[in-house]
Amino acid sequence: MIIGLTGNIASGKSTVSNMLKESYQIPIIDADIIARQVVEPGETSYDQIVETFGRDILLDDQTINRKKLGQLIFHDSSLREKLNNIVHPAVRRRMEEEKQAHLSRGEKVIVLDIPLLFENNLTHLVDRTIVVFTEEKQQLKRLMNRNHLTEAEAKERMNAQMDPVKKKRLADAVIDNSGSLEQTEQQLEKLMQKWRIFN
Ligand SMILES: CC(C)(COP(=O)(O)OP(=O)(O)OC[C@H]1O[C@@H](n2cnc3c(N)ncnc32)[C@H](O)[C@@H]1O)[C@@H](O)C(=O)NCCC(=O)NCCS
Ligand SMILES: Nc1ncnc2c1ncn2[C@@H]1O[C@H](COP(=O)(O)OP(=O)(O)OP(=O)(O)O)[C@@H](O)[C@H]1O
Repeated sequence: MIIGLTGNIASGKSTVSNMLKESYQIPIIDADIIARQVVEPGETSYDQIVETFGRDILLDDQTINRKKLGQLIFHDSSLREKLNNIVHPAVRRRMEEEKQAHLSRGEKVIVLDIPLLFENNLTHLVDRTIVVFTEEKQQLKRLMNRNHLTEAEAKERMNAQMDPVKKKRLADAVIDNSGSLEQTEQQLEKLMQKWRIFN
């Protein structure tokens, strides 16, 4: 069974995927991690980003300045589209490769953690979907704290994604991560029992 784990920025996807990995030993394929790997120096996407955004987007060590690139693309949707067009195909290819590798090792359950699963119409890659949801106020607070952003910057990032309430409607299951980590873990345990996935 391939599970698609998604949710909006700072909703708690990594928190939930860590629980799935630690408590259920389920392998996780994380699109955010792959999106970092495919823009390392030497990769095709790296060259394309430098070509599109200029050398000003690089740090002294020649790696991509993610903070700067984030400020640019979350502020300007046409730049975001340009970056997406470079990075997303490479991420998709590598995710597919990792998925095949896990399947050929005989894994029965695999989680694909994909922030933009619904925005990019990728549900055909998975059998079931889980949306991690956090109440807007709480989400904003966690995002500002984690990324050291102002309220305006954090809201800009939240607005770059599909309405989370709409996402909940598209999901096979919703984990509400607005409360404590224990409450989230309990919901996950219930869902795993329902889906007959045991640790
Ligand atoms: C803009 C970048 C450099 C910012 O890097 P940074 O290290 O600060 O953030 P990180 O990559 O950890 O992403 C954090 C979250 O931002 C959100 N996000 C990232 N990119 C996008 C995007 N293009 N559109 C909407 N939301 C996005 C996701 O919820 C993601 O989980 C980076 O996010 C990036 O390269 N984005 C383009 C690739 C992409 O879409 N990645 C997301 C899934 S494949
Ligand atoms: N239930 C919780 N209670 C308190 N803090 C939490 C809870 N869940 C997550 N957090 C914190 O909120 C922040 C966002 O969580 P996390 O990184 O798991 O989200 P995410 O959806 O993976 O984010 P993104 O995809 O945007 O990188 C983190 O700093 C995390 O430690």
